[in-house]
Amino acid sequence: MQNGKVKVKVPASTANLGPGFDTIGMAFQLYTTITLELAEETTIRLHGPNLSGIPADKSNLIYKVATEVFEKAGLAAPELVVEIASDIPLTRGLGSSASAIVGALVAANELAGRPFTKEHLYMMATEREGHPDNVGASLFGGIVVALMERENVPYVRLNVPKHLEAIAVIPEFMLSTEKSRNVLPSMYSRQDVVHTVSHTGVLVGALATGNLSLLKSAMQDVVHQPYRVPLVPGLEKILNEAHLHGALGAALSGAGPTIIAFIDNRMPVAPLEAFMVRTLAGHGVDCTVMRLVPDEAGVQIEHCFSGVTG
Ligand SMILES: Nc1ncnc2c1ncn2[C@@H]1O[C@H](COP(=O)(O)OP(=O)(O)O)[C@@H](O)[C@H]1O
Ligand SMILES: N[C@@H](CCOP(=O)(O)O)C(=O)O
Repeated sequence: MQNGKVKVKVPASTANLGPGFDTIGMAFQLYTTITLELAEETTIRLHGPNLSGIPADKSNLIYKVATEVFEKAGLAAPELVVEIASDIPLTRGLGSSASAIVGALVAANELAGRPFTKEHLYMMATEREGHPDNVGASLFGGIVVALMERENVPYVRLNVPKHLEAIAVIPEFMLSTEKSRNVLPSMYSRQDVVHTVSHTGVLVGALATGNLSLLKSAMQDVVHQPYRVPLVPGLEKILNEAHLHGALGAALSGAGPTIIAFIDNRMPVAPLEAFMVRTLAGHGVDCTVMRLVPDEAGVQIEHCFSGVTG
């Protein structure tokens, strides 16, 4: 017999930061909130404009992931009242699916009496998402650098350097991660491999030591952004010129279409925002601009009572 209710708040994330493809993620103070309550019959309620088109039946990703936690723990799949609200724009490269997966795993794990550790939940989230970057950031907050092994996801978590924030331009159109991964090659030259290893190494070092002047060089990428340029009008110009308008470095956020530019929060950002918006507008793309402040906490359990009983 089970009863209980759990509410979790999960941050958005940007993945890759240029060359750290499927490796580096960073969390932002933009959240999905999920409440799970054990019930007699499943009901899924979606709140706010960001969730339009998301199924409100048992095919919902959050419901499916939550029930998998119970099943993996050897418990019967429960009926649930699921409440979802989100400030994270959907299918835009800000990790909405990762936040949904992490939220469902953490909330269900609480309801089920915590059968799994946070590290185990990270493994489960990575399996579901297919890569560890966004889910790592949503789970642990800050910056997560991770690699995937068969039964483990070794990672390093870094605090975000002081004063580092981001400006995001979020195009009105959606671009699914699947579509944006399908344009990538399956083989790379040794030159591209060396470029990626060196840039990712320097990028992680720059973030770890707070040496933000290295970001512009270290964020140069040859693994995914060049192939995604045709999917995101204006991307190439922003990547090439954002530094001329005050950016520390710029990247496609995750699989896109959002583009982020890192800034020092003590500097004026209006010229950079205007440049990014103007560039997209020049390609006929309307966008929303957001100032993204890092989240250091990762997923938060806001309210919880009871769990498995009897
Ligand atoms: N809050 C949510 N509830 C249920 N499903 C969600 C939620 N957020 C995202 N998803 C699922 O994830 C998909 C978007 O994932 P993806 O293409 O990887 O883009 P993103 O960059 O936003 O993660 C949505 O189409 C939906 O199926
Ligand atoms: N490393 C992945 C990241 C996808 O992030 P999303 O926020 O677009 O889901 C990739 O670049 O494909």
